Amino acid sequence: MFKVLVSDPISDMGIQKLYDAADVQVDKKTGLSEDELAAIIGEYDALLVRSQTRVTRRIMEAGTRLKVVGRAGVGVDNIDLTAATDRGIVVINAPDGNTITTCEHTFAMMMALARHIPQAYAKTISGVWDRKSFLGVELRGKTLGVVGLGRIGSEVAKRAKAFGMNILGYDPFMSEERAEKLGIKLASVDEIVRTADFMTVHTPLTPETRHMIGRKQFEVMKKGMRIINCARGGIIDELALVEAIDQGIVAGAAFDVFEEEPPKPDHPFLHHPKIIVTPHLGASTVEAQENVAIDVSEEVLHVLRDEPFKNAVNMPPVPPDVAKKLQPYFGLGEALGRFLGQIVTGAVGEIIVNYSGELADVDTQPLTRYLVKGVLTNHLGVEAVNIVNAMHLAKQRDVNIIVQKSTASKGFTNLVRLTLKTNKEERTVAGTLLSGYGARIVEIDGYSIDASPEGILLLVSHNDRPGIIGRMGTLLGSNNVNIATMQVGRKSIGGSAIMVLTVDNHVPKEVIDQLLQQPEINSVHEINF
Ligand SMILES: NC(=O)c1ccc[n+]([C@@H]2O[C@H](COP(=O)([O-])OP(=O)(O)OC[C@H]3O[C@@H](n4cnc5c(N)ncnc54)[C@H](O)[C@@H]3O)[C@@H](O)[C@H]2O)c1
Ligand SMILES: O=C(O)CC[C@@H](O)C(=O)O
Repeated sequence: MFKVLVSDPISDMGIQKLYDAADVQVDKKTGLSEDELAAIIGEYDALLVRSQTRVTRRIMEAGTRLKVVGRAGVGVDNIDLTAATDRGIVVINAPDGNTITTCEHTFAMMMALARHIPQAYAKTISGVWDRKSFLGVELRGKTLGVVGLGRIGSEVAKRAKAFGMNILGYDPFMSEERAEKLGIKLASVDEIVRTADFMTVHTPLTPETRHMIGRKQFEVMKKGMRIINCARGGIIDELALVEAIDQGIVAGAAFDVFEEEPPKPDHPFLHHPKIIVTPHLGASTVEAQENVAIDVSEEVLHVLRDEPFKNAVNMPPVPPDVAKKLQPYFGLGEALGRFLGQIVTGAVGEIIVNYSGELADVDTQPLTRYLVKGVLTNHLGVEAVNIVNAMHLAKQRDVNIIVQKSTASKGFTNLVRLTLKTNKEERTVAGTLLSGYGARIVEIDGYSIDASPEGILLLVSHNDRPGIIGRMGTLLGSNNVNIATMQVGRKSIGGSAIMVLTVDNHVPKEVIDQLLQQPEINSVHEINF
């Protein structure tokens, strides 16, 4: 039974799938302090949050069973991603569910700003009928600068077109072609600042975007600009903005987000007649909250059940078509890694993976994670390594990972070859996925073999002499070790050879020592999958 903790207010309808799952128990405990959360998180496999719960390193470390943190929304600034990756915890978000809602809030803010709606409302309900102070401006014919043309920025641009606005846009990842389709003229931030009438930002908050609109930009800004921020506090320098308004450069601003949330009572935005604010309501609609909760619940279930998932923030995204092609190979990849990880001696310095056949044309990055996970598991333990932190752990240990592709696949339609270089030796294993048979090991250190990577294997390297196979059988049998299958590979008659046996039970150390005392046997390894 998986235990899921929901620690922020998240739509019950949205997480119905979790309530309905027979293998999941959901506990809802909101408003917990960090101490309270740290005290109970150890019981849970998954944590579901919105933006209130701060999922710090301390929480990650106390979450000894924690496999996944799900964020019902886009921004993950309340989650320590480095700590999550260090501990192999997948962080999932729901990037699509609140796009339209946030875009509509941006529009609501832009129109409220253009027509002074909040100020006029406040005055009217205070009993003052003031029709002179609130002369607004039309949107039609004005230029809107959109900085950040991702999901929300693009939707804002589409709607602004319908209002008859001209759109200038900036996003390092927006192609000319797509911009043209959306009716956006690409421009630099500097051009937008100098020429637009309205400006709205829709980027994440990163070291690059922090204060990307600051004093320098306000100095050259078109007089009368109106600015909207429904993305993240800090993209626009708050103090510099207040100065720019007071100097008459900026006509007004509408902010849903703040550098510090909630803002302190003396925050200048809360008292400025030309700044309108909402308390981070961008995603707050019934529809968006349900959407993000549905999306994140589904993904959390996938992670818990070891099924492929797509919205992990601390792992590169895998397009569904690639995931579908690669998924059958994940078991093979991990098994090859575990195989070599258990037989190499010395410190691993290099992991070389070669994909050939039909795998040569696929983006195999996700599969490489499984191979690396398999290699590291032997030394670091099953609990410590997973596909989220495998590459990170390898990098931390200065292990060089080299991925090669080739078309030659020794007659197999697909072949994965793994080589480990340590300070003492270099060893190789290759495997394939055979239709109807599943994963097979087809080569070990250059010897052709056919073994299934499951259960317990015994890998014996010996000299090819008459009687050796019989002696092996007798020795194992007399020690109650039952042999299920046996495969022998050799390069030449009478030369060195290997044996791969599948055995039904563990081979005690003293039996391995007895085997090693046989003059023709050079090494024996038990490999567990
Ligand atoms: N107010 C709210 O409640 C609310 C709700 C949802 C999302 N958000 C925030 O809105 C923002 C946008 O969300 P989204 O879903 O559109 O994200 P997105 O990832 O789809 O789009 C972000 C875009 O910003 C661009 N970008 C990154 N660095 C840039 C830079 N230096 N200059 C220009 N563009 C840059 C990226 O290329 C990307 O296209 C995020 O910060 C998100 O957290 C706020
Ligand atoms: O309301 C929320 O949960 C925050 C929404 C928004 O900032 C997000 O990042 O998705």
